[in-house]
Amino acid sequence: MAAPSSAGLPCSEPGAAPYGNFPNYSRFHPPEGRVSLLPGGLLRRLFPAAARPLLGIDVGCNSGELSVALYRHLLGLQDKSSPDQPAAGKDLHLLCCDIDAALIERAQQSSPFPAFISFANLDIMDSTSREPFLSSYLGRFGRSTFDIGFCMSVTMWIHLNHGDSGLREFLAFLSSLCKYLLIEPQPWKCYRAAARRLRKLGRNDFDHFRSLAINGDMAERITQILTKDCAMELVCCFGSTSWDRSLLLFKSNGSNQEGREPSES
Ligand SMILES: C[S@@+](CC[C@H](N)C(=O)[O-])C[C@H]1O[C@@H](n2cnc3c(N)ncnc32)[C@H](O)[C@@H]1O
Repeated sequence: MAAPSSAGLPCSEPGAAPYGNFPNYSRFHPPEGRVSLLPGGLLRRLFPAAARPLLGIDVGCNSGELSVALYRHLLGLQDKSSPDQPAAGKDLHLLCCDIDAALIERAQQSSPFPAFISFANLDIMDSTSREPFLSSYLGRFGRSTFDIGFCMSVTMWIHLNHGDSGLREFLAFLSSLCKYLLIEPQPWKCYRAAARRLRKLGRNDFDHFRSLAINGDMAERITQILTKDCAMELVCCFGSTSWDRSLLLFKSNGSNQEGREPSES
């Protein structure tokens, strides 16, 4: 599960974070800008009579600020100053992973709910380490899939570093792993800005940037892939953040899901 901290590049410059592993990302894109778009009681609506713990995965969690904000928001734990713990009957376990070991270490050190939110250093594109790791986590709960996955501002970095086929593989993997998927794709203009930043630093372009055939309206392109190739349906768009990123919720129709709502087990 070894992952580069930032591929040997200093991280003070945004362009030097080749995976989007910016050390202070939440200062530039505060979690509130995303979580405030999600309706209160969302989990209850998606899982009306959950009789078992809900399991979530946050892919590309950075140093965990958004993961914790999502957790609080979804469980209605609004008051940041109170040392509140999740109430009984609102059982959500969140596995948060990131390719950058240093960011994960920071997240672990500041996790307010270590019994419920786990942080792990994992390259989600590395199938040899992700499969045993995820199976082992899910196995602790007697499960083989997550109820909900979060993929916030990550798709561009997967796409730039792994190309069109990598993005397709990533989306197919997530759709097989999660019943619901909340995804915040970066628009195409962010790709151009990321490539520009890299050039300004005198680095080579991202390997795949110039050859990406999946381009343009990225929210639309990702929706097409998920709905046409990955057996997911678009449930709703929760709107756009002030920095122009849509928050899209998908639901799996796939037979590889555990095939029952949490209330049934
Ligand atoms: C722009 S940040 C988004 C952070 C957080 N999700 C948010 O929206 O506030 C993208 C994150 O994805 C992580 N990332 C990129 N490629 C990854 C991979 N292959 N596996 C796991 N994490 C990855 C980066 O290290 C970075 O922390």
